[in-house]
Amino acid sequence: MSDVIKVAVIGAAGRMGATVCRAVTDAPDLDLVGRFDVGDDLGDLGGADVVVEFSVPTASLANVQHCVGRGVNVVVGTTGWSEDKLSVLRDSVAAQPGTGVLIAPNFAIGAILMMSFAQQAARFYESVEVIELHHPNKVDAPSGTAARTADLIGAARDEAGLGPVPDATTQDPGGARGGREHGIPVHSVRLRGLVAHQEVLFGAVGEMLTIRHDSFDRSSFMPGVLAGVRAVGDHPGVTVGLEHYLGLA
Ligand SMILES: NC(=O)C1=CN([C@@H]2O[C@H](COP(=O)(O)OP(=O)(O)OC[C@H]3O[C@@H](n4cnc5c(N)ncnc54)[C@H](OP(=O)(O)O)[C@@H]3O)[C@@H](O)[C@H]2O)C=CC1
Ligand SMILES: O=C(O)C1=N[C@H](C(=O)O)C[C@H](O)C1
Repeated sequence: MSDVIKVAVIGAAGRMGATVCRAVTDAPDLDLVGRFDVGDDLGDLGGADVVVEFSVPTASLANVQHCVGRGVNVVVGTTGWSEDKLSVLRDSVAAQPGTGVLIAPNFAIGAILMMSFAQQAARFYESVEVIELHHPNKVDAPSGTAARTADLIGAARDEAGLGPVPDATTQDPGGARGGREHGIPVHSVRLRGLVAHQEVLFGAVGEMLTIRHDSFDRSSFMPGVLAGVRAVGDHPGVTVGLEHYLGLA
């Protein structure tokens, strides 16, 4: 029994939190020792070795800092991690050497590969747009995955010396051209029936490349979450992106 990892979940009553609780309960090497949601006293986190955090962007930093302050490793799926928030978190983690925090914009293996492929393709195409499509109960737009994808593409374009994407639009009173992340147009669709989907469209003269990923069910995120839980103790400090645990970055 000494190899069993004790896990607590914050945001346990939510769509992702409830799915994680089931996945942890079903895993023979993991023991679910705590379920916390809004209004609960996090206290000693039920004695957890690792906390999984899927709450809301406005609450995540404080929740993660509570864990880090107690030297407990954290696997974070909640979105909204701006550079400012990451910087605050890095300072907190530096004060607790040996503690690991993994922040993953998306735990689905196909989504991680999609971002990696898009990063690879970016330097070859003059045009690129990101379209993310999600269930209508999602509170944030664009998705964390879309923001991360656009950042990776934007950085690859900068490195390759590509200029802005070509776009002659001068009239767009309703915002039909979408938002911009790192200079990359990003469009957010919210539609009943969807879970989590994204297309990255690359265009060059006479050709187009489409990279698409679909999560049809939240079970698609669980292998990545559990891989994070098992590995976070071996990765002290703050890591952004599960790809760093999978040898993909
Ligand atoms: N990284 C990934 O692979 C994935 C990330 N996500 C992200 O995970 C987050 C959660 O998504 P989802 O499960 O769909 O959302 P839900 O709204 O279903 O779940 C969030 C839960 O957190 C609770 N909550 C609110 N405030 C707090 C707080 N201060 N402390 C603890 N719990 C709190 C909510 O309670 P209440 O409803 O009462 O406010 C709710 O039960 C989002 O940011 C989403 O984008 C989602 C899927 C995959
Ligand atoms: O809210 C969701 O559902 C999801 N959130 C994450 C995001 O914003 O990228 C990951 C996935 O897309 C599902």
